[in-house]
Amino acid sequence: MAFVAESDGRVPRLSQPPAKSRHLLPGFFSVFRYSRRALALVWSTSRGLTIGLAICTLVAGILPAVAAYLGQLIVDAVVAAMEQHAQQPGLDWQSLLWPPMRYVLMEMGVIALIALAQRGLSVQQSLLRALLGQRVNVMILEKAGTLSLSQFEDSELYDKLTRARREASSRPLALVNKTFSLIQNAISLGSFALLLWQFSPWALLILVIGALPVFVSEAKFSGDAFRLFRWRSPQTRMQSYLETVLAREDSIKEVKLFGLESLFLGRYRDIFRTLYAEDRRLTIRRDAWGFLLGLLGTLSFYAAYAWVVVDTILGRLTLGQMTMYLSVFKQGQSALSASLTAISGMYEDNLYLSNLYEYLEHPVATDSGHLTAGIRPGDGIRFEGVSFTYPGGERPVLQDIDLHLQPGESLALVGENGSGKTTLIKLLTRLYEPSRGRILLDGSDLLDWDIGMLRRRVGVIFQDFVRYQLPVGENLGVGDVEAFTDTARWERAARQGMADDFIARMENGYHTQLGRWFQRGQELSGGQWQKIALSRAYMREDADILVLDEPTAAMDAAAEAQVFEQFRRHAQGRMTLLISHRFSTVRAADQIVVIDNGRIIERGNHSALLARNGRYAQLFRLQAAGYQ
Ligand SMILES: Nc1ncnc2c1ncn2[C@@H]1O[C@H](COP(=O)(O)OP(=O)(O)OP(=O)(O)O)[C@@H](O)[C@H]1O
Repeated sequence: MAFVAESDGRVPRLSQPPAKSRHLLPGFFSVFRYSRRALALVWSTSRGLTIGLAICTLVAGILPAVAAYLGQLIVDAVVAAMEQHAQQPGLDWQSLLWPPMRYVLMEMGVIALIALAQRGLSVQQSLLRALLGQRVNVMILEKAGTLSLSQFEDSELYDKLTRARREASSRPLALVNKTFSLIQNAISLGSFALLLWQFSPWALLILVIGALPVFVSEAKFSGDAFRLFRWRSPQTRMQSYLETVLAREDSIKEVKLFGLESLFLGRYRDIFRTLYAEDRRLTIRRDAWGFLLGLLGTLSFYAAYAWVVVDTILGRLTLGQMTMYLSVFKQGQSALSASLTAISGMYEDNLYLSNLYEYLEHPVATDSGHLTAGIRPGDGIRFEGVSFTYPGGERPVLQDIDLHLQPGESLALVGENGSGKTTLIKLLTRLYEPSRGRILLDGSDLLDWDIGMLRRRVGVIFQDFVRYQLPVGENLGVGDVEAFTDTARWERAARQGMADDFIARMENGYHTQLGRWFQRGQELSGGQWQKIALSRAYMREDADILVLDEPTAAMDAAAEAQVFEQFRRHAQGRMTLLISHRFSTVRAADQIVVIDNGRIIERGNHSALLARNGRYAQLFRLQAAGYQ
């Protein structure tokens, strides 16, 4: 969706207003668009509870009309008993009282049943809420597991994922509840209509015609609101981003030091003001129309009311019938307004569900590769004429890359910031696929490899590794899920990654909780975290490709030297790929590749590159001079 920034770069402004709904009917039905799917979801979550809900809805819908009918019978029986008492004063109480009392008891039973049905509705709704929330959350997270990295980087899809998660536990059931409430009220209205039909079909027609406009207008405005919400999602996305920056522990340090609170809060308020202005316009129009058209309904209601009164005075209706019709009118009015409330709440639930289903149905690439071994085992890694452009990107980030790395060899990638080094690793680990050319492992294209097998062969630490809010041991264990709880493996990996010393000094050793999210969590320094990440890469003992992207940037000089000593020992018989800006570590690699602007401009070992006196030599001398 296109949106343009304001000239001062503040609030994103949308390029076009949403199209107004020109047809009333599609507007009306947009409110129900996802009700069927929500029902299907509820049905598959718990058939028993859905059937229970349907039964209670039916009972709670029909019984009010039965109660109104019994009201008529009570009044008529009372009037008859009064007449009988006047004519035969000696009649025994039992035969006088029983006919009306019978109906009173029946009405009591009906009212008790209505209360039971309503209680049943609320119990089943809360049980379903819990089940459905869990189900939808699991669906969302399972889908997230199938998305590719580039799909995660697609801001619209990511936005859908976040919104879907935020309200997963309430929205689907809310829509079902409102749908059921609408059905319940429709049943009530239908059964009232049956009673009214006996009075006069014309009276019924007047009431229906009187109520119709307000229904249609409510649904139309709901449709408009639906479109409005979808249209402005970039703005709400910016708002929730600002909320995150202002209220999250990992950004609050900078926010405070740079004094960003008022700047960001100002931007947050500006977005709100724009959104609020649109909301206010819509709400006022919606309620003004609702009031005016509602008057029409009230008018027809009182016209029918007056008609009933006149007919009773003229003796065409009994007192009991009058009582029944008046109570039917009253309850009919409240069923009508409950239906309107349900409709107006439904558009937001629809919005949520449309977002959820768009996310769940987003196409994902299926993996076709199935190789577990290459056609030339021991051939190592080859890049053949590989070029790559990020999805949506305009220019290639890597161009015509040719590389060959054999088992037992180490390769270092050197280049300025943004030259494409990390991207090359992302291609090697199949987080992305080359736009042109191919990457081979043991003679077979990476795309033909079984992705699980391929990833098991690679141990990797990225610059932006994850700091899991888990115990130390599990922070290492994630490096190899099959050894997730294997303490012997944790210890071995920690020794290789130089993390064993400080772990040993921790209160609970490998069971110490890390991070600040949970109680008694301990925060680590940047260098200590890096050692944890490095150890995590060493967890993959079977991996024969080890990739380290800036593994020591936060470490002190002594630790760095140790890390590389360890790295060299570990690398024997394996392929190692190292990205570093520190030439002291790069120089020991068998092959050094210099990348500039996505292209390889030099390659060779340290002494050959120095002798060549090109970019590598220049950068090396520059850094060496810094230490003199
Ligand atoms: N996910 C992405 N989507 C689009 N472009 C990206 C993405 N990641 C990186 N880029 C762009 O690709 C180019 C290469 O980035 P890359 O991270 O590979 O550089 P690098 O050589 O590893 O840099 P550094 O030394 O700073 O880590 C940069 O111009 C960057 O803007």
